[in-house]
Formats: sequence, C-alpha cells, structure tokens
Amino acid sequence: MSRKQVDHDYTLRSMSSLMGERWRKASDGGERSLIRAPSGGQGASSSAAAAAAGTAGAPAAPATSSTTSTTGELERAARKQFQQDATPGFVYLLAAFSALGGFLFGYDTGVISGAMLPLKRELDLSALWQELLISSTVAAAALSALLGGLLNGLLGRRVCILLASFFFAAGGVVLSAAPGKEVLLAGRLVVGVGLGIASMTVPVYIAEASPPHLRGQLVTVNTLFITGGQFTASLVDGAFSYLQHGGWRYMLGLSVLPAVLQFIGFLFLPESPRWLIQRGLTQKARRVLSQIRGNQNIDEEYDSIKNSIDEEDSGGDGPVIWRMLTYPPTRRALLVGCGLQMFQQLSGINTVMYYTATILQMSGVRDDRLAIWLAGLTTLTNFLFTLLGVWLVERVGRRKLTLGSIIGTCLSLSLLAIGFLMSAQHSPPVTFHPLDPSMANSTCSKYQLCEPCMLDPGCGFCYRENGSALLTSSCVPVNKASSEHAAWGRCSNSSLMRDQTYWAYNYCPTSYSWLVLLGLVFYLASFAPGMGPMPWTINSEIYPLWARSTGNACAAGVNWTFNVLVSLTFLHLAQYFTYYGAFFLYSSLALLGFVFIYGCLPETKGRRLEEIEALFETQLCSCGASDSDEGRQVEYIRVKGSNYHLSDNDASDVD
Ligand SMILES: O[C@H]1[C@H](O)[C@@H](O)[C@H](O)[C@@H](O)[C@H]1O
Repeated sequence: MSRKQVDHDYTLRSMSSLMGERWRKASDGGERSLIRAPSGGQGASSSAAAAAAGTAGAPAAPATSSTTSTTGELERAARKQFQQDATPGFVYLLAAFSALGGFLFGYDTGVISGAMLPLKRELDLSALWQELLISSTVAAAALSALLGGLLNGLLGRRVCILLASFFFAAGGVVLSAAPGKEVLLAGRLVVGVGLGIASMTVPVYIAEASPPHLRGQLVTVNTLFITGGQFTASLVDGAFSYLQHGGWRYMLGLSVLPAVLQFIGFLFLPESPRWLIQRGLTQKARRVLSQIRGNQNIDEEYDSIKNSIDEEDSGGDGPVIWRMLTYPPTRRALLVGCGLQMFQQLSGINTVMYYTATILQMSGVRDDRLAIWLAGLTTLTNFLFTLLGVWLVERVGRRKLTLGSIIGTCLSLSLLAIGFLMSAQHSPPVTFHPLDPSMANSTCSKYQLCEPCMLDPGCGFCYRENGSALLTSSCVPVNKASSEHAAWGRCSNSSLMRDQTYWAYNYCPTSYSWLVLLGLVFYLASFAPGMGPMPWTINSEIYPLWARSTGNACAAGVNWTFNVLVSLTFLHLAQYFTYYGAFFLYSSLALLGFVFIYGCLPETKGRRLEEIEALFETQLCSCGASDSDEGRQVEYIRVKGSNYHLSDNDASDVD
C-alpha cells in the first residue's frame, strides 16, 4: 500500500481563496479540516495566501476537531509528516539543473572581460571590435529574451531550456575554435541568444515547479548561480591569463561543459505542470505534479491551477501583450516587473563590477595579474551576499529585502561618488611637459591636472613615485594598440618604466582610494542580497499563467536593454560628468527606484502563483499597503487519505 493510501496521511496546506470550497468539502464528509492560527511552523510562511484572497481581515476560523487533545496530536503528526514530505529532493534537483542556465548567464557575461586582454593582444582588436564582442552578446540576449516569450508559450519551458543549453554549447564550441574575430562575433551572438532564452525561462520554470513556501528561495538560487558563474569566470580568467597563447580559447570554451550537463539533465526532467495543464495535457500534468511533490496530495494544487486556467480561457482575444496591457492587474504587474529590472540595471551593478580592476589600481595595486585575481574577490563578494539573499528571501519577504537592499545601494553609490569626488579634488597636478613633435597636435598637453587627463580616452598619466610624493608627472597620449602603455616617452615601454615610474590609464593615483574601496564593498553587500536576485524572483511570480511567459520575456528584455545602455554610456557619462557625477547619477536613480518599490511592490511571499494576481487589483502604487496583512495568516490542515481521482474530462493525454 502506498503512503498516499494510508489512512492517517496528513497534508498541511496553506490557506487560500479556496478556503470556502474546502470547508464545503469538509462538511460534505469528504474530509475533515482543522483550521487555526499559525504557531510559526514551517507551513506558516506559505499561508499568507489567506490575506491575498480577501480573508485577511477575518479572524481565524474555529477548529472543527472533536477533542482538543486529538487535534493537538493530529497537528503534531501533520506537522511532522509535512516537514518530511514538504520538500522532496526532486524539486532541488530540478532547481539545480535549471539554475545551470543562471551559471552560464554569469559565466558568459563575466568571462569576456578577462578574455579580452589576450584577445586584444593576439587578434589585434580595435576598440570597436572589443566593444562589438562585449555588447553583441548582451544585445542578442535582449532580443532573444523578448522572442523567448513566444517560444515559451509555444514549446514549453523544458524545450526552451534545452534550446538555450544547445545555444550555449554551440556558441562555446564556435568561440573556442574561432580562427578570427568575425567567427568570434558569430559565437558571441549565438551565446547571446542562449542567454536571453535562459534568463527568462529558468526563473519561470523553477517558480512553476516549486511549492509556495520554497519558491522564493529556489528562484533566488538561480541568481546565486549567476553570481557563481561570474565568480568562476574570474577564476578561469585568472588561471588562463598565464598562458602565452590561446588562453582565451579555454576561457570562452569551458562553458560547453555546464551547457552539455544541463542539456543531458533536461532530457530527463519534466515539463512544467502549469504549462501542461494550459495545453490540455492534464494527465501528464498530474503525473509531473505527483513526481515533484513527493507523496503529498496534489489534487488541491491541480484544481487551483486548472480553475485559474479555465477562468483565463474566457479572458478575451488578441495578442497576449495587448491583453496584458488592457487588463489593469496584469498591466500593473508588468509595470512593476519591468520597473524592477530597469532599476536593477540603473543601479550600475555591471559598471561597478567592470570597474573593479580600475578601482583596485587606484588603490595602489600596480600588477595587472594581481588586479585580475583581486577582481575575483569582487565577484566572490557578490556571490556570498547573494547567498545571504537566498537565506533571507523566505524569512523577511521580497518587499522588505528589496527595499533594504536599494537603500543600501543608494547610500553606497553616494559613498563611491564621494570617494571619486575627493580623489578629483585632490587630483595630482601635471608638473612635467615633455617635448615631442607629436605633442603639438595632441589634446593631452592642455591638461594641468591628472583628473581631466584621465577622463580623456586619448591620454594617460605618466609619473614617478617617491614614497608618497609624485614627481615629474605628465599627461601623454595613450598607445592606440594597447592602453597598457603610452604612445611614446618614459611610459611607452616596460623596460623604460623602471625606477618607480608608473603609467595610469583611466585612473589617477589618489590617497582617497580607501573610500572608494569601502564604497565598493558596501555596494556589493547591499545590492547582492536584494536588488540582484529579487527582480528575477518577483517577475517569476507576479503574472497569471496566461501572461507569465510574455511578462517575463518583457522584463528580461528590459533588463538586457538597460544592461547594454548602462555599460555603453558609462565612459561617456564619466567623460562629461566625471566619475563622481556618474556615480551620483546612479545613486539618484537608485533613490527613484526606492520610491517606486516602496509605492508599487506588494509582498508575494508564501502566496500561490494563482493568488498573486489579486495583489495587483488595487490602484498601482498603493500595493505596498498589503504588507500589513502579513501577520494575519491561517493554516489549513487536512486529515484524510489521498483522494486522487480522474476528473471527467481529464483523459486528454492518457498514454
Ligand atoms: O541579477 C543579476 C546579478 O546581479 C548579476 O551580478 C548582474 O551582472 C546581472 O546583470 C543581474 O541581472
């Protein structure tokens, strides 16, 4: 006899809008219900649903068991049973294989900065080609994320993840074998297509397969894998930077391994039950639900998904995006989802990560290799603090976590800006004007301070250091082939740069670098647990099923678009507004993001995906009010054996 059929099989469920229906079932004699206020057990977190369903204000319903002592025993047994059953290992396995998509996202976006150094040298890449190789991937990701919505609806989540891992693997092979820059560009575009599809599909797939009380945590694991991928990329970059030739082939090609692993894994993993139900493959959906819920009863979840799909089916015609925009709750959800992704990128995460090596050089790290390894510390910090986010998301909830994170992000960006401002105000003067014929038509000779000299992409600062004093400092043109040296003079050649002579390109020597370093650490510690993962997590849960693929596609598209916009504009921004101006701007944008999140982001913790739509029924930017419902939670305990049954018209896909 299976455990499902044992008489005393207890299932602890969160209370939801279906409460009334369950009570009806209970009084029909089909099952007995015990409803009571929560006592902080594991299931409590999942029961915020009651609030969403409009039962929040109502007092907890009275217990209906016959005697208190029996109730207590049953509850204890139910809780114990639930804790054993609640998290079947299969869900973790499924989340881990899916999150390999996140790992590849992080790896492929992170690895290029380190690979660019040998690439520049070996393929003689111009600045335009460097820019192309970096930005093409992100731009392709933006487009394919938007297209991914369509693919997701048509082919399902599983096929899309298989497709993404195929693109990752194929792109990796092309990159590692590329004979020249044109093929490299093609490989980067292929990887970008995989990135876009994976970035919008994986969070949706994990969210749809997870039980409500674990959903936030498991989707956040995907972002943990993104940052893990970025950290791994920096280690791989560091390790292969010692190879004289072809190191970049290993750096770019190693991504094939996780991609193949994911592809093989997904040949065996199931399709999302929600997508299956939507497609009418109901028996298959039941099987998958049973598989991912272990020995828990799945009827209630199945019915709830089916009901919401039936309601949606009568929801009107036209393209999904049009239906989303004309239906206020989904329009609001889309605004919140895209707004979160936009503010994530406007907070400058990728600029800060990209800029780490320079910040380290400002702090006095002169050795390039050491700077590469130390930059790995930044990606490690990002990873470790994302881990904190995984731990916090089901404890403090999405809203508080995101709000706390963006406040810290805003303050740390200001600290970074102040650090740059102090450095600029104490910028070392140009004390030596070397004579060279080419100097006559160079703008570099005009600058009297290091600050404007370093902000000019054509110039760099060449100086000699004696203790803490700077001697014979000059502003000279940069070598067009490699920014590691000046075009001519003392700093044009490593052998000439003995005797404490240094070449500073993109930065100025400063004694305020500690302030910038402090800002950097504070920034990562604030950003990584909330603003990093929450936009992905929240987007995976705020749309009803019919709008989920399209909503996530739009939000991921917004993320990649702002990613490319912010990274492409940073150097120009710095040139026109200086570094501190750029960071003050990011800080102000983060402040705007705080106001937006404070006003518009409702708490989705513990609610069923089918219930979340109700949170967006109120006027936009008053949804933060639902925060106060958190305390009023009700738990539902059903005491009965399994009542698995085929519903009348459910045999559409019986094998
Ligand atoms: O959530 C991720 C994460 O924070 C990464 O570190 C960042 O590079 C991505 O752009 C972002 O989407």
